[in-house]
Order: sequence, then structure tokens, then C-alpha cells
Amino acid sequence: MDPMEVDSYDHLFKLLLVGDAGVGKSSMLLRFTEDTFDDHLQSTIGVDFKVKMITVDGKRIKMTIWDTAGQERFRTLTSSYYRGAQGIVLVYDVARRETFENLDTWLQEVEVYSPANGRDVVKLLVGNKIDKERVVARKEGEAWARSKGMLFVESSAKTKIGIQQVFNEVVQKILDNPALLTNTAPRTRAKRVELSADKYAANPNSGCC
Ligand SMILES: Nc1nc2c(ncn2[C@@H]2O[C@H](COP(=O)(O)OP(=O)(O)OP(=O)(O)O)[C@@H](O)[C@H]2O)c(=O)[nH]1
Repeated sequence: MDPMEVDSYDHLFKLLLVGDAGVGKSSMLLRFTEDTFDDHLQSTIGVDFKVKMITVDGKRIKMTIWDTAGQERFRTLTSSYYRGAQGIVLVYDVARRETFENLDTWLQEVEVYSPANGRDVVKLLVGNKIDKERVVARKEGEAWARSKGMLFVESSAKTKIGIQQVFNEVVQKILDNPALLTNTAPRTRAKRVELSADKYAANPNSGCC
């Protein structure tokens, strides 16, 4: 991708993928950003991220998608990555019931660390690996998501089903919420406004925009 292309955008969105180890977070991200799948993907160490540009309703959106490690030993590290996120994607594996049962714990963590500050961070629940023999019914996932006010999608990073929809739905919902768009404009543009407006330049504490 042309680096200039990545630099010109209307909104910068930060999304976070969370959920138990092995549910397919990295695989979903790889499928979405590079359209690849690896049957023997290594566990994420700490945190990783990828950038993807998309255009929605004529707006160029630069998405930074943060992929956190599901393993318990990285939990204190990954919690700091919630800051500044507009969207959180919580993933479980439809073929492993314990990953569904752990969702309450994950949501508690999201609520403690996500930077809501009165704004509603967009939250979407994903039941991944629907190409496998499932032990969690679709309606169970749907009901849990509904009870928590979350969006819901089922997917398979292996077969691609639902992957595009996961990210499209989060982006669309962020775009629909003006409160979430306040800090997503490109920094370079904001800087130019500051420099040309003397009254703001004189007092660095008075922000414009
Ligand atoms: N059959 C199937 N396997 C999948 C799917 N998604 C991921 N996998 C496999 O599941 C394993 C774990 O996937 P990862 O993407 O590493 O899972 P993760 O949630 O990122 O795991 P951590 O990094 O440990 O948190 C890998 O071997 C993947 O190939 C899917 O949709 N279907």
C-alpha cells in the first residue's frame, strides 16, 4: 500500500480484539487484513497490531486493530491497550464452551479498562470457528450479546464467513455515534489549525476543535 495513502484519512479508529487464548483473534485479523489463514498460528505474545484502510460512505477510515494475547500471563500488559479504543471485539470459540462461559469475566475487564468516560464504546461479540462442530448454539450467543447491549456476529476465519461483517458493523456503529468521532480526525490537520490560529498558539492549554 502506498504510504501516502495510509496518511490521508478522515477518521482514525482504534479497535481491540479480546477473548480467551486460541479462539481465533489473530486469525480473524489476518483474514481481514491479508486474506490469509494459517492452521498452525502461534499464540500472540503480549500485543500485536495491524493497520487497514477502508472507505465507508465516501469517508476514508484508517483502522488500527490491536490483537491482544488471550493468555492469563499477559493480562496486566494487555489491559493498558484499551485506552483510546472506539470499538471492542470480544471473541469466543463456538466449539469450546468454556470460552463462552468466560465472557462475563472478559466483559468485566472491558468495563473496567475501556475508556468510556460517558461515551459508549462500540462492543461486538463474535462466535468464531463456525466451520467446526459447534457446542454453543447461535441463539445462546445472540441472547448473551443482546442482554449486554452488544452487537453479535458468527464467523469463521478459516472459511472467511462473517469476518468482513465483524469489522464493517463495528465501523458503521462508530460512525453512527458522533461522541465517538470527536478525537478521530487526523492529527496533522488539527496541528495546522492550531499554528494558524494565534490565540490558540499563545496558550497551549486552550485546545481548539
Ligand atoms: N477451524 C478453525 N480454526 C481456526 C479458526 N480461527 C482460528 N483457528 C485456529 O485456531 C488456532 C488459534 O487461533 P489464533 O488466531 O492464534 O487464536 P488467538 O485467539 O489469537 O489466540 P491467542 O493469541 O493465544 O490469544 C490456530 O491454530 C488457528 O488456525 C476458524 O475460524 N476455524
